[in-house]
Amino acid sequence: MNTSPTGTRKHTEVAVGILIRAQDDALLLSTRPEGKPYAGYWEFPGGKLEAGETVEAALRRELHEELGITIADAEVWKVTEHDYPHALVRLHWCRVRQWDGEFEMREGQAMRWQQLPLDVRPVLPGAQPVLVWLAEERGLAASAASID
Ligand SMILES: Nc1nc2c([nH]c(=O)n2[C@@H]2O[C@H](COP(=O)(O)OP(=O)(O)OP(=O)(O)O)[C@@H](O)[C@H]2O)c(=O)[nH]1
Repeated sequence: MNTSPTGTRKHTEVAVGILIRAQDDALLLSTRPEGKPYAGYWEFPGGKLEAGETVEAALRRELHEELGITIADAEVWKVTEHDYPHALVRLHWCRVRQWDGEFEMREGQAMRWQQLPLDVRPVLPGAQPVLVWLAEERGLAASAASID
């Protein structure tokens, strides 16, 4: 599974939302539910694209399923890759500043609004590059992106 006939691993496409709170630019992190790889790790909310789905549609669906909110538009900001033992993922990162609805943790996750450096641990390693860009954009030292 997940391997092409030539033996190269296929990418799993993932849509990820960086939700940014209007009043203080805080970032939303949530925990991975039990039963998934890296359960209990902190991540930006999101999930895998389904067949034929765009990144924007997948993100809208995932945020609704997981958090109970509805987003309007989402544009891809950055694309990164991470090679996990369980999957080679391609992460499509979208910044989201507007949504409707109240947060409701529909998969039993925890959520926290965070400033950089994050004070939750452990954080999924695939989120590291985007934390570096967010820190740079905020004029913070590189150490503000640390998840060690
Ligand atoms: N949502 C999210 N996924 C991330 C982040 N960083 C990162 O490496 N990933 C990886 O992207 C993949 C997301 O898949 P998932 O298992 O959460 O997706 P899903 O909700 O559609 O899962 P399922 O339908 O299999 O239950 C995982 O391999 C996860 O390790 C992140 O910050 N947020």
